[in-house]
Amino acid sequence: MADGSDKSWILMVTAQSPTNIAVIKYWGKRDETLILPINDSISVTLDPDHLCTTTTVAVSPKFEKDQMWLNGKEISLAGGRFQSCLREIRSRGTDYEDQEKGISIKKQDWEKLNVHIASFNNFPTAAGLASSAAGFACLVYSVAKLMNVKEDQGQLSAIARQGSGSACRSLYGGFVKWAMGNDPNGSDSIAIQLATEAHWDELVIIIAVVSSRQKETSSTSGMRESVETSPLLLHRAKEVVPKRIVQMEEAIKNRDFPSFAKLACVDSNQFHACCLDTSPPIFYMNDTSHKIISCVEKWNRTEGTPQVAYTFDAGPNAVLIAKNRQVATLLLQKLLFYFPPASETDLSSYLIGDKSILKEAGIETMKDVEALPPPPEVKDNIPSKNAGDVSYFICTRLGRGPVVLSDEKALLHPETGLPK
Ligand SMILES: Nc1ncnc2c1ncn2[C@@H]1O[C@H](COP(=O)(O)OP(=O)(O)OP(=O)(O)O)[C@@H](O)[C@H]1O
Ligand SMILES: C[C@@](O)(CCOP(=O)(O)OP(=O)(O)O)CC(=O)O
Repeated sequence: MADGSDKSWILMVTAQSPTNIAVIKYWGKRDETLILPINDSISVTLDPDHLCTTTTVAVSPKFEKDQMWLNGKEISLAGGRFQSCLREIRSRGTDYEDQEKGISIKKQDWEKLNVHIASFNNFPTAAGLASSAAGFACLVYSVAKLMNVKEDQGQLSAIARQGSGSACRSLYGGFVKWAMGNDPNGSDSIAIQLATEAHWDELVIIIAVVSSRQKETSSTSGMRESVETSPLLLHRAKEVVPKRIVQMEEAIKNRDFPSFAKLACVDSNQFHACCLDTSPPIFYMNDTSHKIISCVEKWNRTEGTPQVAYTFDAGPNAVLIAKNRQVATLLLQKLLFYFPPASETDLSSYLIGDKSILKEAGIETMKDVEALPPPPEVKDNIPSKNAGDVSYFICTRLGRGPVVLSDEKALLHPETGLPK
């Protein structure tokens, strides 16, 4: 394995991966173990400057077992999804040589070397912000770099898919399609980049993290129940999504915002309709989610053409995609009018990510929030304000795929291989 008898070396890689939000949803599997979907899906990758996972992976002959720490706490790697990803990557490792450090690892050695993994999400884990997507994409990407895997990004996406379906789409930046594929072993169920983030860089994304007390049904069990009981889901997968995928690809190619927004909104609504059509029904959105939908729908209707698209995953958080910066500032003003912060919240923690939008919207203090006029489209029927119903907003944009970071960013200590 290593030259000589020195077993003190540690080899490590640190990487960063983005999260993603689907605009044509994945909901339903045809194979639970391989994680093969019943339809294609399309997502946008979110800027890792605002939402990302950072993962450091290391191998050393002195590590006694595989170990992982998530946000500083040790977690078990025993689950089938972690095991599948590690097994698939290990079997694709290639020879590695660093003469300076005296490290020489042969292809077959990767199976014997234990790994240490430390990962950190710069946003809340398991809060409906797709931490599993960024997390498994980062795990697969960083272990693949460490083990000198030569496979292309598409093949890595098929491995990340086995950690969490939506994770395969986080292997690329910009606009990404997950092709469901036909092969029973899943080899063609991979992510494909449709366009880079630079292709349509006017889009601005505002996420409303909606306060929610109850624990929702996980995506994994929710979609299993929908496949078993919802006739609407089967109709959606067979008849509706294939056409929408073609239309969405066309809308992205032409930067056609009205088509993009209409498709994203109807698809999110149909996904939630499938959840309601499940027996027993699954409720992911709440009253606040519904209020946000009607705010956007009213505005879009008044303008005569969509200004903003909305989409909701398996939870109440709204992801709002504005057609440009100017529309995003107007959107923020409306959102802060309807959903001002609770009295004890300070404004600088109420909007995170790209905070410069606050200033552009003319909002610097709580007084500016209180002075916001009611949106013109509701002037005859002013709704009540809902302070505290939104926990906070995140302003972001489209972003890049995974990258390797320098060793200074490592989460594991270079000498001990333990979390810093
Ligand atoms: N950085 C990470 N590295 C590896 N696995 C992670 C990471 N972050 C999250 N996970 C895995 O994802 C699980 C959380 O996924 P879950 O689907 O419950 O929440 P979510 O992805 O944040 O929300 P949602 O899927 O509703 O958008 C964690 O329990 C863990 O197994
Ligand atoms: C509603 C969704 O976010 C569902 C995501 O489901 P997951 O990828 O979290 O499910 P598993 O494959 O079981 O891990 C829609 C989407 O991202 O396409």
